[in-house]
Amino acid sequence: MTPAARLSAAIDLLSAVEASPRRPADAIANDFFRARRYIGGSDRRNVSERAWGAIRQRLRLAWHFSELGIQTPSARLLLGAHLILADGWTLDGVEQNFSGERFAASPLVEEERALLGKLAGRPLVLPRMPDGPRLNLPDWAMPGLVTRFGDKLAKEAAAMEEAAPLDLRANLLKVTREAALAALAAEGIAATPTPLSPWGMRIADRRPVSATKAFLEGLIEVQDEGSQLVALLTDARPGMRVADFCAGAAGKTLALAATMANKGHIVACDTSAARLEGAGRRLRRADVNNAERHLLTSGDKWRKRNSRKFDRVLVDAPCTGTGTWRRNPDARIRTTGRDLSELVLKQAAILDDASELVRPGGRLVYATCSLLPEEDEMQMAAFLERHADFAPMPFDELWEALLPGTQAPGPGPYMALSPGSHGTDGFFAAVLQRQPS
Ligand SMILES: C[S@@+](CC[C@H](N)C(=O)[O-])C[C@H]1O[C@@H](n2cnc3c(N)ncnc32)[C@H](O)[C@@H]1O
Repeated sequence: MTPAARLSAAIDLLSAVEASPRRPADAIANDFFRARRYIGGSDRRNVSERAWGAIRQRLRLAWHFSELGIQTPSARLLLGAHLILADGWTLDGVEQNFSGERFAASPLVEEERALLGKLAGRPLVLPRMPDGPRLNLPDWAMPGLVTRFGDKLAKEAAAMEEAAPLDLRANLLKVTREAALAALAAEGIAATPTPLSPWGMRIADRRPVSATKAFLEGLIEVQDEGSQLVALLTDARPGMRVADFCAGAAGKTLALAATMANKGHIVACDTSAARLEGAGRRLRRADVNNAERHLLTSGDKWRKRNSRKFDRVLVDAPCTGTGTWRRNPDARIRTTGRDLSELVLKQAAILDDASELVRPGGRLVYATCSLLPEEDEMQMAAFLERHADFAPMPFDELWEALLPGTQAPGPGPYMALSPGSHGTDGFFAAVLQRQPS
């Protein structure tokens, strides 16, 4: 493809993303390229990078256009503005590529030329920008993020803009971490142990691993270190009864089965049949044989039958995912303040349901990949108000027992990991104990 044709395809991809603001951009990109199989590997990478560049900077680009009186800029304008503001292109350079020739985007019309001309020579980030676009954070999340990070917000916001490394977990049911590192090295993949998780391995250059022998044989799983630490904190031991209440595709179930050495019983629950289906495949590949899957439905009697029967109940709740923005930059523009309010209510209802399963003296572990206190500490405070028979466990002691000699992440009784402070995705976890009867 010519450079102009690549740009034109990037505009088409960006248009598709703009047209479905609630759909994850990577799913849209997959469909886009599946329908255009004639776009080869390096063209595809180039087209993706151009479109993702504009998606990552969407909040800042919107601010520049709103200053010019444009509230809904087209994909052509967004991409042109990104070339000028982020990549330092001149207006002439943009015009040469919007040439109207075969496979190129049509020439700029007068209004487009005038708008892009006003942006030429400007930097992407200006001191007079309000905090939201300056830090590349949406307005609805600002109050929570300011509460969480205070004067460290700029540092955390910068970390959220960096590319995340690829973290793996060694499947201790099949292999030690050292042996998993050696298996990866034998396939030409250099990984290093993660700083905190005893099973974690990090690939700095994010080389994909899904086609490696180590992955196909179930020796490794892709899992952010923060997610591994949530599983570690659940402290599921051999012989226990454990419910992974929001198991999804079993990311944490797999790690729990490993800490339990495949002994005892895990019930991986979810309301999504499709996710539990994916969980089945992963459990088989990892040789997990102490886990069953349970689809939660309305009017389900399973919860009542299992009331107070579990030693550990993990609630890895649906959340805004603010802690994963470095991996999913489009989520900043896809999620809204209304989503946050709805999720807070949903999390409370899930916690009420799941807590019924905890036996006296057992533990309820609540986790999110959110950095917002509304979904984390405030959610816990409200739960503890409603359930006087639960109390937070002393977090520092718990941490020291699980990871002796390391610094517990989080000032209070809960784990609070963030990209800027811990190099992980943002994760929150609370370990609550039900009063022994
Ligand atoms: C953060 S994801 C779980 C990720 C998973 N634990 C992992 O580590 O891969 C949240 C999950 O909660 C599920 N969910 C949503 N509403 C639920 C409900 N009312 N009860 C149980 N699970 C629910 C979603 O389908 C989703 O799979």
